[in-house]
Amino acid sequence: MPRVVRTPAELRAALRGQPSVGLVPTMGYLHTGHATLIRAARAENAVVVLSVFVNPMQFGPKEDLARYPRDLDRDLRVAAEAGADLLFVPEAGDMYPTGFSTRVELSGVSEPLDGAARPGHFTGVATVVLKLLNLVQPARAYFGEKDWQQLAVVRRMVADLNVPVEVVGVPTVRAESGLALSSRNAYLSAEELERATVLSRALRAVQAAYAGGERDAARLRQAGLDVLATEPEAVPDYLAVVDGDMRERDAVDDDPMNRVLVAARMFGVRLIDNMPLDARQHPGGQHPGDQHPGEL
Ligand SMILES: Nc1ncnc2c1ncn2[C@@H]1O[C@H](COP(=O)(O)OP(=O)(O)OP(=O)(O)O)[C@@H](O)[C@H]1O
Ligand SMILES: CC(C)(CO)[C@@H](O)C(=O)[O-]
Ligand code: BAL
Repeated sequence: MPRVVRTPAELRAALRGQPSVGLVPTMGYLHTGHATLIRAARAENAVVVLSVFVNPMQFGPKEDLARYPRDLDRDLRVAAEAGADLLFVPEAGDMYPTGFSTRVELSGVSEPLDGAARPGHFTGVATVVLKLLNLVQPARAYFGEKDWQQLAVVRRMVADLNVPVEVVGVPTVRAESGLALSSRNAYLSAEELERATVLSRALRAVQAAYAGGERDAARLRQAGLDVLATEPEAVPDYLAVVDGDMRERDAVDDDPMNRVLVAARMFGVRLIDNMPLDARQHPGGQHPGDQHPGEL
């Protein structure tokens, strides 16, 4: 079993002198998506650290912080099987002690989409990710493409602040139904999970329109919205076609960084997903220089 450390001081002591560390930041309740990130880190680093921290700073006052699923025993089993060496499981008071006053706030990539729908969310993400990077000082840090805008925010912060880490994006792991794996799927019943496949079906409809030659962003978007409209339980927050900087344009070009992103509320749960416009790309799309599990 991986060792569990609880405080920043214990973590630093455990990692002293380790030359090649891979960090996988998570909020726990691990699934195969997380295991894929851990395995990618295992293949490239001498030591793999998994953080499990439901970060209060990235939740809005009306969001699901209190009911977010937590199960450390299950997390330990998944982490062990995937090859993590160390689990960092801090308390909120260890990460944000009395007097904590710093915020890492990005403009640009963090503003639209989830940034607009969840005010303050990416400030919370950037702040905790920078703290984790400073605590662990990893050579590489692994993030899922399922949270595509988050990945863009982390890349921007790391570049802007000269953080000495390689950010590795890992393609989205999906259920056979097409549904992106997500800890929040645990809130849904089997029937609701089946109906939540409307998100990936909407994204595929946009890909199909793009493959058919459509380059008008509004018409591409409409192809996805038409599919979402077939599911009365899906209340979209957004469905957007964006470039690598999360900007919507009137007409799209063939840049492989172009993506379609969706967020919708279904059955009281907020779900997100995204795909590259060009379905012939790697299933999850890729950033130049990224490593993918299948290629390691
Ligand atoms: N299906 C997936 N495929 C690949 N990576 C994933 C997948 N789901 C989550 N991740 C990645 O795992 C990391 C930790 O994510 P997190 O713990 O929030 O899990 P989650 O399933 O995204 O949870 P939530 O339901 O809160 O969105 C993030 O980098 C995230 O992008
Ligand atoms: C990156 C992260 C662990 C920061 O709390 C979280 O946003 C997540 O799990 O994607
Ligand atoms: N996976 C992103 C974390 C969040 O929704 O807060």
